[in-house]
Amino acid sequence: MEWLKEELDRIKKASLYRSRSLREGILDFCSNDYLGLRDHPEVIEVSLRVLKDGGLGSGASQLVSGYTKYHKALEEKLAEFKGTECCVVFGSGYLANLGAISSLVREEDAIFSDELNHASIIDACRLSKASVFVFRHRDYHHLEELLQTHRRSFRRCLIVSDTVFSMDGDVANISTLKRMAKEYECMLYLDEAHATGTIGKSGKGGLEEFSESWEEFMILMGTLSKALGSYGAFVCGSKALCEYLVNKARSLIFSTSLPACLCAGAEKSLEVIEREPWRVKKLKTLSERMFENLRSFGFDISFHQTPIIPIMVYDEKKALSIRDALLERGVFIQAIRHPTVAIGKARLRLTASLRYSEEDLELLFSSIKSVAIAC
Ligand SMILES: Cc1ncc(COP(=O)(O)O)c(C=O)c1O
Repeated sequence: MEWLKEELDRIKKASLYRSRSLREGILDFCSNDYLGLRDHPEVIEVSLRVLKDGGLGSGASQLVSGYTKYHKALEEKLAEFKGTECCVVFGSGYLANLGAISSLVREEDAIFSDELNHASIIDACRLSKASVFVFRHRDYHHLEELLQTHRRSFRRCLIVSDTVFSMDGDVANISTLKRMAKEYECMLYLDEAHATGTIGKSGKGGLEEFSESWEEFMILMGTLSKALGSYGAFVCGSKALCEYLVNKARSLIFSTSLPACLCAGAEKSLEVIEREPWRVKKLKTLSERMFENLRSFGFDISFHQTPIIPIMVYDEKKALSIRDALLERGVFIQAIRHPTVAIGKARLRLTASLRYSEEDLELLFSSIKSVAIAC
């Protein structure tokens, strides 16, 4: 097993080594808990109640005995929130993408995928055995060229894109994708992991942001683990789609169901988002404020009106040293490097969250300013 050490040495030399650390007492400025709902009193209260009632684990897969009234209620709420006919919950976003995509397309089919789609989509495309055509990031002329050249040679076709891209914070053009999917008779699969609860006037995601409505050929996947402050995921679409996934998605069939307390907590988060629309509005204002404050410090910061605000450093080693310099000041913003992003595109992935107090923000701004001066 000497090769393990050699491989690890190679990773270290390239400044790509990763380890998990406990960062107690340090302010986290890179989580996906955008709306600060993971410890909302009502979310905690309902989750605890269901935990005490039903126990910790769900005991079995959804198709055996792990499907409860809490799963059903959450699915109904999500379908209503996303404006679709139906919804199916999954154990995680990774499992949802793997199970849904690999059951929708097979060897005879084609997938057209944005080059910056999440790793779980890339893995799902491979698992499906479909032919995969990768289009340049948000370059829909390129997508159309690929569709014109290849669509006719395949049976089914799936266009897949993140709605909000997880490491860049930019947003796919949902109207264009929808039009192309329709024109070329494809299914449109949108990963709304970072769009749910963050974009659209009331946090409903990409369709609301682009004033579009759901149609039968559209599949909306999302996670419970980000703005909803829970854990797990969902796929929304037509009634037939849900029935199909329950019968064919292997990551649903052969995996233990999500614990009911997580479903109840996520459902409560949705209720809070709907009842208190100021949260989504405030997140937008905060994101803008953070960007405006930080842009003057000389870093290359991109901003796309979402809570993901990457501070571009490019060089892997430098990204690590900036992360560590911020850590010394009590501020944690993780350095994101290859293979999450391309080599030479390292960044600190700063996120906006309603968790931050005014003092937290002061510390963030002053720390970034002093680190910027020093480097
Ligand atoms: C765009 C996107 N899709 C899917 C996932 C996977 O979700 P989960 O963490 O629930 O497995 C993530 C991140 O975690 C993501 O950023």
